[in-house]
Amino acid sequence: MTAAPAAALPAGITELAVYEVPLRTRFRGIDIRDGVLLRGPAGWGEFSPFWDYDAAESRRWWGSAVEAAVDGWPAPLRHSVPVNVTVPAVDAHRAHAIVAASGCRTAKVKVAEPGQSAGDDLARVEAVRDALGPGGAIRVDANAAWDVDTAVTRIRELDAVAGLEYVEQPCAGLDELVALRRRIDVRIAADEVVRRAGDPLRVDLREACDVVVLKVQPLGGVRAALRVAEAHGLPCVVSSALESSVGIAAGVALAAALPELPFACGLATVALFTGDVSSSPLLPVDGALPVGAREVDRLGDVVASGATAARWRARIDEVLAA
Ligand SMILES: O=C(O)CCC(=O)c1ccccc1C(=O)O
Ligand SMILES: [Mg+2]
Repeated sequence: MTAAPAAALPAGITELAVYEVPLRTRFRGIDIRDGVLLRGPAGWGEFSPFWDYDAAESRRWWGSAVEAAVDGWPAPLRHSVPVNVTVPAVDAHRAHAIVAASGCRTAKVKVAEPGQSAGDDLARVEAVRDALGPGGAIRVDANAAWDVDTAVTRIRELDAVAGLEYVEQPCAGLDELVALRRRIDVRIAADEVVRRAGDPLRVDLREACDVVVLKVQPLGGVRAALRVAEAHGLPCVVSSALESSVGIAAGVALAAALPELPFACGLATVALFTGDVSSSPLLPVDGALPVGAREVDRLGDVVASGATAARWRARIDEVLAA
């Protein structure tokens, strides 16, 4: 990025770079992922709120990028973080191949995608079980797509064919999660209901879930996410917001700083990208990611178009003004 945004950047930020990279498969309606990297005294930070989020909702994402670049992160308590392979809503054959190639012992499978049937989800999850073998763990993410009755039916079917570790955000509302949780045996993980809340610290999760999904950017940084974990006192899983290795490194830093880490984290999503900003991308080896920042030495491979860079400049101005 050449021209500086109109509003003043935080002290210490010396460089902004915009990346743009095609995904291997459409994910969350996204075919090309883009975002901004900020460089400061502590290293690189990533600012990449989704385009359907407004300036107000993007403010916490900005705070996360500034924390990474200016302050850095709390000290790690572990050197590596176990991760799940993320399986987009692809057909069963591709799902099997993705899991088999990943080296991960845990898989997170997207289900309830618009345009797909319960049978498509069952076939995908069965193929994932086949690829993992009986010892692996399978979690599914419905991204709030089901009502309570549908969730009960679908979760029982999926659990019967493959065995589920948990189901992530099966329904949208807190009340729905409470009602659903009384009717199923599978654990529930809360994602959107926490990260999109006005105040994630004050969401009343009692009786609504068994696990909390923590995402660094939407929660406003590693320290803010640690406070969310502490406030709820539930087991946590750190997951990505589909970031480059710079953003993923922040997730790894959070996972490394949590007092307890009972589940694999959803941080292996650089595998969904066709390229990265680093020559040593944060891809899992033997189902784990190493703790520590990556070299940002391949910006040239994924440099954004002028139009995309201009769009991000305008967006930063909007967020700084909000
Ligand atoms: O958790 C994972 O395995 C990958 C991350 C992921 O699913 C995700 C990535 C971007 C936006 C939303 C989500 C989600 O968990 O719903
Ligand atoms: Mg989710």
